[in-house]
Amino acid sequence: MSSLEEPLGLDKLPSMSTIDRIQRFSSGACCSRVDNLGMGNHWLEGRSCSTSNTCIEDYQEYTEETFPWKRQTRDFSKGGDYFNQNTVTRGRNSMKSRMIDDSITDCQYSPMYNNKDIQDLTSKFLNGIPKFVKIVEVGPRDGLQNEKNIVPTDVKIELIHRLASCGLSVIEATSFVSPKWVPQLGDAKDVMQAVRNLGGIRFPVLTPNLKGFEAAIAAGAREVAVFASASESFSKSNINCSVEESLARYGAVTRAAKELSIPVRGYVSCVVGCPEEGPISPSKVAYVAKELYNMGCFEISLGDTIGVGTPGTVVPMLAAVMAVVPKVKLAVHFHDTYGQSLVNILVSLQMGISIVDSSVAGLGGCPYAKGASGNVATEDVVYMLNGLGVKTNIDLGKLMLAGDFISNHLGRPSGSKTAIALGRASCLKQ
Ligand SMILES: CC(C)(COP(=O)([O-])OP(=O)([O-])OC[C@H]1O[C@@H](n2cnc3c(N)ncnc32)[C@H](O)[C@@H]1OP(=O)([O-])[O-])[C@@H](O)C(=O)NCCC(=O)NCCSC(=O)C[C@@](C)(O)CC(=O)[O-]
Repeated sequence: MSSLEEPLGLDKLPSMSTIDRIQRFSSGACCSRVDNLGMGNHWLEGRSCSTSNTCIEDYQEYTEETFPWKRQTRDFSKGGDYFNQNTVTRGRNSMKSRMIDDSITDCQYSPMYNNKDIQDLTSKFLNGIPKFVKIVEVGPRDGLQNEKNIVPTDVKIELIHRLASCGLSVIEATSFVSPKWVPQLGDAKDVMQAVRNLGGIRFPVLTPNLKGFEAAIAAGAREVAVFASASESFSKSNINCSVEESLARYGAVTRAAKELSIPVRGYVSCVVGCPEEGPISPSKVAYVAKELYNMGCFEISLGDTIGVGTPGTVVPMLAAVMAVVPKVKLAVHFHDTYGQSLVNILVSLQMGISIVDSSVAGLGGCPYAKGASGNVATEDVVYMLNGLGVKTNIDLGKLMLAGDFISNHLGRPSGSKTAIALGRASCLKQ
């Protein structure tokens, strides 16, 4: 079913012309909160956060309100690997200072810049970035749903246990979808029952309809996710219904969830490109995101399902969505088909996004998205965030061991460049 070997044609790729569409979009139809569109000044001018959702204080307030059982902040000064100790424990400001100090030391070789110039430039590019980023690990679901050989249930459970020990606060465990459509996750009930009581961690599961929702709750799920698409064609091929039909189904799921006080996450797929339709208009993404938000989804994850986005298409898409959904409620979900994930994440952070989906060892892909490759690797995201001095509470060393574990099982090297570079990628000879 998977078509990883069929790359997209160049004619299907979205381009900067999308910006024209966002300009049309932002002055009209879907902008019920035009006041929130003003992301441009915020991230371009690099102002530090004050009342914005980029602040860790805002994140804490939000999570305390929504998830009172959330994981406590870890104390990294008491352990962890070299990279965590040298990036996370310093905190963002000291990291920034170190970078500035290093640059200043080098300044004698750069007479064109004085210290203030360097500080101004550093602030311009880094100040808009949040101090804390929540990572939503999607490897056990988005990763393993696309494996040709079905991964045994006990390996999935072991993977989730290992991921849980890394400090991740959210791990998407599985999907309660039709086993005829996605046989790789036909053991959803067993996986959910085995991990549901792991303390302090949220395990959302995908539910495409009420049948899936009821099965998930019966298996002990305490959080679910619904997944709509900005592309009509992808909606048909992925969940066998139109976008509007899917929204009606998800309305039923969110109503049922509300009665049980179950939080519902919402996905929008194909946010910049569709394997069948090509470029997707930001206004379509904004429409679906707002519908999901209005029906009660506490968070909306924006998925570049086939990984064709670049900053040239991601920025206008995010701008359109931020005009109708508060950015504190938005997550980004990138696949790395064209190697653009990290740069797309970076511009998303600069625009104030503070929730990133990723997959250990870069596992992933969607069985119904031709040309899609794995998700951005969690190890690579954590490495970049550590380098930026952004907190994640994730132990990179333990994460790489979890990546080794699943890569060894799958019999292939990790999809994480960080894991490979640090010499701890899966070693098939062991
Ligand atoms: C949505 C359906 C179920 C519609 O499938 P359908 O065939 O249209 O459903 P139906 O209502 O006609 O029912 C057909 C059969 O499926 C059963 N059924 C119906 N619902 C369920 C259920 N929940 N669990 C188990 N069984 C179910 C139902 O009981 C019936 O069984 P039968 O009578 O033939 O024995 C199907 O299309 C499906 O399961 N699709 C799964 C698609 C999927 O999982 N895709 C991958 C995830 S999306 C993704 O990866 C993108 C994302 C989220 O990561 C973001 C990004 O990357 O951008």
